[in-house]
This record gives sequence, C-alpha cells and structure tokens, in this order.
Amino acid sequence: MKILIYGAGVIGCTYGCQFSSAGHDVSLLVRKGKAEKIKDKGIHISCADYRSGKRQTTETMFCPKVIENLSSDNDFDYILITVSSADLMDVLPSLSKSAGKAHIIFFLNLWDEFDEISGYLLPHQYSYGFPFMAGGGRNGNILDAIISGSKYSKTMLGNADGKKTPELEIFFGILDEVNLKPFISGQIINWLVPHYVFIAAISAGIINSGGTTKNFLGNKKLIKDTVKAIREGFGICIRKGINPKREKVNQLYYLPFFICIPVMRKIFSNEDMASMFDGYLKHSVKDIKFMLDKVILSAKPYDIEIPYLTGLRKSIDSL
Ligand SMILES: NC(=O)C1=CN([C@@H]2O[C@H](COP(=O)(O)OP(=O)(O)OC[C@H]3O[C@@H](n4cnc5c(N)ncnc54)[C@H](OP(=O)(O)O)[C@@H]3O)[C@@H](O)[C@H]2O)C=CC1
Ligand SMILES: CC(C)(CO)C(=O)C(=O)O
Repeated sequence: MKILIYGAGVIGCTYGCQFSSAGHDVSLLVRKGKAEKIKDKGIHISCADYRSGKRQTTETMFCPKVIENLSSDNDFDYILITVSSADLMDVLPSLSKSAGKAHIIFFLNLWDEFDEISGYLLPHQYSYGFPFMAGGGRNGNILDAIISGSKYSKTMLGNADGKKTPELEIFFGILDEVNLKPFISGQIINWLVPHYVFIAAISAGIINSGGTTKNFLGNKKLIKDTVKAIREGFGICIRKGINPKREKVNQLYYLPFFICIPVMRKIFSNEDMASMFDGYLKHSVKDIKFMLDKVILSAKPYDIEIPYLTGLRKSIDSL
C-alpha cells in the first residue's frame, strides 16, 4: 500500500516506521524547508517496545520518501493525519483540494472538529482513528517512541456512522500485520470525545505536578482534582449528546475515589504508560492548553460550572 503520513512527529513516524517494516511504501509530508534534511539523514527512532511483556529497544534510521506538498494527482491509498490537534485546521484546505483518491484517516485527538471536517471532505473520503497503542516524545533529533504492552492499549479505528467499510478493513489489516492491535469501533466519536477530555485534564494534572507521571501519582489531592475535572468534562460531553459511560474505560472516573485512585495508580504507573505520558508532555504543553481551552469554551452555552477544569487550565498558564 502507498501510505502518506501527514505530520512527521512522534505518532506519524512511529506508525510510519512500522508500516515501512512490513513492506508498505511510506511517505512523510513535512513542513516546508524540512524535507531535505530528512531525505539526507533519515529520522532516528529509538523505540521501546513492550508488546512482548518486557521492554525491547530498537534503534532505527527511518528513511521514508519525503514531500512538502500534497498534489491532487497523488496515488496514495491512505493518508494518515498525525498533526497535533492545534494544527488540524491548517491542513484541512489542502486535503480538500488534493486528497485525490486516497482514503484519509484522522489519527489524532478530536473534540468538536467533526462538522468542520465534513465541510471540507465527503463522508466516503475519510474515517477516524486513534493511536492508543503508541506514543512518546523527542530527545533532540532522536524520536523516543514507546509501543505499549498494556492489555488496554489498541489502535482505534471507526467511521462516524459506525459502519465497517472496505477502506477501514484494509487499514485494519495493515495495522494487524504489524501487531499494532487494531480495533474497529462502532462508536468511534463516542470514544474520541471523552478521550479528549480525559487526556487534556490528566495531562494538565501531570504538567502541574512537575511534568512526570510519577509525581502526579504521588499527589492524591491533584489526582482528585484531576478526576473532578474529568467528570466536569464528561458532563459537557453528555450535554453534547455523547455518553462517556458507553466506553467501559471511562467508567473508572465515576467510581468513588477510594477505588478510582488506586486503579489509576496501577494503570498509569506501568513503565510503558508512564514513559508515554512523560515523553508526550515534553512537547505537547501548547496542545494541552489548546485542548483545555476548547473544552472550557464548549461549557459556556450549557452554563455548566467547571471550577476544576478552569483551575487546571490556570495552573499551566504560565508555562
Ligand atoms: N505522543 C504521544 O504520546 C501521543 C500523541 N497522541 C496524539 O497524536 C497527535 C500527534 O501527536 P504527536 O505525534 O505527539 O505530535 P508531534 O508534535 O510530535 O507531531 C506532529 C507533527 O505534525 C507536524 N505538522 C503540524 N502541522 C503541519 C503542517 N501544516 N504541515 C506539515 N506538518 C505539520 C509537526 O511539525 P512541527 O513540529 O514543525 O510543528 C509535527 O512534526 C496529537 O493529537 C496527540 O495528542 C496520541 C497518543 C499518544
Ligand atoms: C495516553 C497517551 C500518552 C498515549 O496513548 C496519549 O497521549 C493519548 O492517549 O492521547
């Protein structure tokens, strides 16, 4: 398959490198002025892979094809959008003009961009997904990728109407081939929207604690305030017609603290989960502020009190 990764960051390169290892023809679309360096040197990916049950590290020079513009006569089968949430709006016009016959998969955190996307593209042109199987950060020129070993981790895929289409099933096969644990959800929007709240709130909590998951998990008051912020955000989801409880994973945050906190400590203190968060947050403070602002703004029309979300947002304001 010919796959274009739109956004050569942590997620794009981690997934792209896996596809390439299975023999797919992978290209990266990068910002203007960045292509030559990548063409010359490639991208150094240091990957800690926990899928076997223990940490296995590999060092790879990922040398895909690189482009700076999408041309409308492209022959890509798939375009995977892996820019950060704050950058999505900039890429939609070029997709609308130049996606050609490629099937687009929006592979990032989304909150209320669905109408906007449908204003640029026809329904059959795209699907949604989420890289809940991998993550990490950057260390200078090295990309520190983590592939999760957790039984809860998977690569989410789905269409807004819940239907399985051939395009999704073929992409499922590509992910399955490289053991990135694909899962086609019949309610992908219902998965993505509460996840956005969860990730914005917990990330702000971790940043507030000094930027490490370990510090965060050691601070009971901060965990409680973060869970209260998640619950406020879930309240906004409900007003928007999304029920977080329909995803089992979200039910944890409704449980009494004496159950919720120890379970959170268990899940997030896993080495792979913790290093994924710690890596992600080093380069994503701007994105987290953007995400929290969006969530907070959408509470306004419903007149909902959200002191914990606004408190978390304020706590990271000066960074
Ligand atoms: N890292 C992680 O652990 C995880 C991240 N996610 C989610 O995945 C998404 C991507 O995250 P991540 O990979 O970490 O982010 P990164 O910042 O590492 O990657 C995004 C990439 O997109 C590039 N980009 C942005 N706009 C454009 C554009 N107009 N043209 C070309 N390139 C562009 C950026 O370039 P530049 O650097 O020049 O801005 C950057 O290289 C986010 O929604 C994040 O929340 C999900 C799970 C885990
Ligand atoms: C939890 C983590 C770091 C990896 O999945 C993440 O960024 C996300 O899910 O949005």
